[in-house]
Amino acid sequence: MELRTAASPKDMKHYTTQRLREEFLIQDLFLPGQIRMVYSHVDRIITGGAVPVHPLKLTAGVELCAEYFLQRREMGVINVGGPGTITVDGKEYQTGYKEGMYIGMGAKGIAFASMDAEEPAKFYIISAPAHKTYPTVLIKPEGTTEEGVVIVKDKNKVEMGALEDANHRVICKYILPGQVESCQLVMGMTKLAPGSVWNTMPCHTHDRRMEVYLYFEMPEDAIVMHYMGEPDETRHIVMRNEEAVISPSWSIHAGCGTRAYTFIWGMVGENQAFDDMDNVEMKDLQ
Ligand SMILES: O=C[C@H](O)[C@@H](O)CC(=O)C(=O)O
Ligand SMILES: [Zn+2]
Repeated sequence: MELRTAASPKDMKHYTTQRLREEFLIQDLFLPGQIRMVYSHVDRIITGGAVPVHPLKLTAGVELCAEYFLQRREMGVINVGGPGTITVDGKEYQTGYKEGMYIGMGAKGIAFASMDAEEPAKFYIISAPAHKTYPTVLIKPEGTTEEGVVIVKDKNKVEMGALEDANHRVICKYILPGQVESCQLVMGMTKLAPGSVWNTMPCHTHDRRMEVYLYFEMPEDAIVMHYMGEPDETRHIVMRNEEAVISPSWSIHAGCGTRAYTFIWGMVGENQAFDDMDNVEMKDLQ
């Protein structure tokens, strides 16, 4: 598992492009036949990717010093690849594109598999420390409710922005209080409408939570200029398809693409109140 330390905004403003990318950008998350994990000291979030060409078992690794991965953790997973299965303590869950899971603390045996190795599943993983077990569920953006399956509620699909402002998008909240309970993880997906390229502008910070973005549904040659830093000391990171970026609490997190894209956001920290944001006024951005 790769380890990243926390960074100070006082240092960050002196970083070169290379250093900025080393600290915050996460590349090569989806390597065929591998589970790749990046552990950050920021709220001890783990960002990962699993691409099962053959079935893959999730293990704790030496870094966690735990008997199994979720001994003291919880995790959210969203499949951004072909259809696949997640097996949790012997129970198999089918996950199609953009379907996901919340897996509660204490689940011992977790394995990932693809329906078709030629078009493997790509499981995007966010995990955070946990102190209590909440129910493990399959999460679908659409469909019909059944035992162990949560369908995202209409009120958790929030349409925002306008094409005139190049930021028409739908924020689809998967894991949050009142829908899928967790200790601290809040997770979802935002899809931009064709022709809209800006996310999260006007932007915000949230001193109570950190956040990770994974950009996807981008053609090879498309980029997103991801903006980070304190509101009056912004920097950009050039990002490509299926790359993630860590935003410490002091940092804005917004992006502008060369065309529309989709991204998964995951937040952990002090509270789970989605709207608890420190909004930045446009006139204060520098
Ligand atoms: O704290 C919340 C997160 O930054 C995202 O949910 C914002 C987002 O998806 C958007 O505005 O498009
Ligand atoms: Zn945010």
